[in-house]
Amino acid sequence: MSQGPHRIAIAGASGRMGRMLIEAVLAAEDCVLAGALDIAGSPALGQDATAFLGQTSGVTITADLDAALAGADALIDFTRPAGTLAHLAACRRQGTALVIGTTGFDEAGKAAIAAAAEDIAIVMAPNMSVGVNVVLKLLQQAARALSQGYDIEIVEAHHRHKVDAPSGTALKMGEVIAEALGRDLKTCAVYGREGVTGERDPSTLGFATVRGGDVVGDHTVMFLGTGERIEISHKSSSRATYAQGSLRAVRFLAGRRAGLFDMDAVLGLG
Ligand SMILES: NC(=O)C1=CN([C@@H]2O[C@H](COP(=O)(O)OP(=O)(O)OC[C@H]3O[C@@H](n4cnc5c(N)ncnc54)[C@H](OP(=O)(O)O)[C@@H]3O)[C@@H](O)[C@H]2O)C=CC1
Ligand SMILES: O=C(O)C1=N[C@H](C(=O)O)C[C@H](O)C1
Repeated sequence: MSQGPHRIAIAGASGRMGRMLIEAVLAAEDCVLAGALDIAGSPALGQDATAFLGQTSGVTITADLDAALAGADALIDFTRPAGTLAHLAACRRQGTALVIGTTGFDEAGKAAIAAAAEDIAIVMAPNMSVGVNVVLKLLQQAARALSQGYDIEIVEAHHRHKVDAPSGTALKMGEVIAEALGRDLKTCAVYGREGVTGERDPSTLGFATVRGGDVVGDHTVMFLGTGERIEISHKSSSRATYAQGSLRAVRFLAGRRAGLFDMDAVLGLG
């Protein structure tokens, strides 16, 4: 493990993941909460970052990016694409490492992140949990072994507040499977079906999305053959696993000057 203390700023400090990350930083012996950001106009601005825990940390939630980053080695960002891209520019200016958990980027957003990684060290992953990243490896293997005669469908379910679909994790699963099969996800993905669709084209990869309640995050990939069906599932029951993965990413980035990394690199999954 890299030497601490890691001075960490949290973006989206009053969000579901922001709060989970603040709790994780406070609980980690080698981490210190160094800054807390939220969007301009947020009712959380001016509050102590740990007020939701009934504590006082001395770190005030601000919308001033440079002030929040001033004492930080790394920023952990689980917000929205527009927010992350603004934070990315500030991190690049200040030479601050960045862990990006936000999902829903378009191609231009991804290109901006790759360009910034020439100057600063970034870990970006749509899912920071160890379990999902291991599942991605299983999917690679399953897709290769079941490349003929099996239809592949990805089903995901999330809480009613989630704004992007399919989830970043489902899309990553699709990318991994498509690559293992030598296909291009851009041309083989089918996002939902309605009406008279015709018979299933075997070269497609289907996605289905469920939204509701407080589901933390469920993903199932089905390999549907004749006479059998294989299902590989991951179900999150707590956001703590995403927060712990993010802290592992911060430790991984310590001492790295630049580069874009994923959780494979952080977890040593090769
Ligand atoms: N990689 C992973 O492991 C995981 C990724 N995620 C992803 O993280 C992101 C956040 O999820 P979650 O915490 O549930 O979402 P929340 O809506 O609970 O939190 C988002 C936070 O970001 C703030 N915010 C919104 N827009 C902006 C902006 N333009 N600039 C700066 N801050 C902004 C929100 O402020 P306000 O509420 O005032 O709008 C809020 O504080 C999503 O993209 C989600 O898919 C989630 C879990 C795990
Ligand atoms: O918004 C969420 O909650 C989650 N988002 C990520 C995604 O889009 O894959 C990761 C996890 O599933 C929770």
